[in-house]
Amino acid sequence: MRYPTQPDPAPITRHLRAMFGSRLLLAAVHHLPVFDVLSGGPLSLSELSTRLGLAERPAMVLFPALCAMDLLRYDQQSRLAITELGRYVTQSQTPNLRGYTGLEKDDPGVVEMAQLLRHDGPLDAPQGISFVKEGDGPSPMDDTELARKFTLGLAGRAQLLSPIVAANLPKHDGHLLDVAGGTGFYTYEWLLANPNATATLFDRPAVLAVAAELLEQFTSSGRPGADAVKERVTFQPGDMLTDDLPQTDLLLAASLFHDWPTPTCEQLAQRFAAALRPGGEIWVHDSFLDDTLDGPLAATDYSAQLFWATKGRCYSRAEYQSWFKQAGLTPLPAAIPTQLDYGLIGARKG
Ligand SMILES: C[S@@+](CC[C@H](N)C(=O)[O-])C[C@H]1O[C@@H](n2cnc3c(N)ncnc32)[C@H](O)[C@@H]1O
Repeated sequence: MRYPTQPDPAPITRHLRAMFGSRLLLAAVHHLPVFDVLSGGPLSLSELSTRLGLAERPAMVLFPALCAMDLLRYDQQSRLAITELGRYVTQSQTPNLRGYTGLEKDDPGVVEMAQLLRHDGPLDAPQGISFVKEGDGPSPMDDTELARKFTLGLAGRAQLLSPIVAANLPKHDGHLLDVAGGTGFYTYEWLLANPNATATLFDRPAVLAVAAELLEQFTSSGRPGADAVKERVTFQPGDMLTDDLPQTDLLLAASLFHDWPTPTCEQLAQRFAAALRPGGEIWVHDSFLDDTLDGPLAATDYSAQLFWATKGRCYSRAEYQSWFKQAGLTPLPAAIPTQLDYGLIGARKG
């Protein structure tokens, strides 16, 4: 079931994220240099990454994006090859567009993207990385002002998507654990749709302070049943990487895994599986790469944005399913689109 009444504002987020895709394109053509190396012939993803000095994460951001732009493709031996379109950014084709695209190659965003790709992230991040709290290092999510800025920055997106997510998550009289729940809107909307259920909103303390204000607004909105939501929510401050998580029937991971590198995602999948009661389900709300790792463009642009700002990227459904299987869960067949190029996938315990 989709929430039928609102148009999908995805064109806005697509244009927003296209900026990061443009930076990838220009970094690949003028700084790395992907097209010069591949002019010698197709290479496997690992050979190409080695030749360019790219770690796994930047490779898994850049190559799917260049495929989605139709500049690269996988050949029958699963090697990356330049497409007919891609020839227009090689030196050997005359005429080509290298001079023209090169007019933008010194743009600060392009230069920074090339550095981030080479180093798999910033060389140093004195305030920490947005949306990430890991270990004892500084995190903007533990700074009162920055946590407010980042959390409120996601509020409109969460307000827009949460009724659709709530309508598509299972109905239940039990408990929902919204890990790294941010504003809490996904929890509040799900509780409104499930009047006998309870929920825990788990996040950093400075984030939960903002979520509590938003809950006040939500419960006093005058919507039928909204005032009764408050007594059914528990705020639990903590670190999802290290602290015990409460046992739950449903666990929501909304825009969560995409902030983290693969080994951390595997570790989180294990921790979340352990928090599920028998028969319990984890639901991921996120934007997914195709399992063929060559698109879609909306997800590869978003992956570039996440690569720029966090420790993560977009992952394919197959990547999620492999983490969940390793954690003893059974992936559910449904993949439910919501809006803004997001969707829901789930896995069950037992
Ligand atoms: C991208 S936001 C997603 C928020 C919300 N789920 C949504 O979709 O709007 C990621 C959230 O993860 C939280 N977070 C990051 N590291 C965390 C940690 N170690 N423990 C708990 N929460 C953490 C951040 O504070 C932030 O609220």
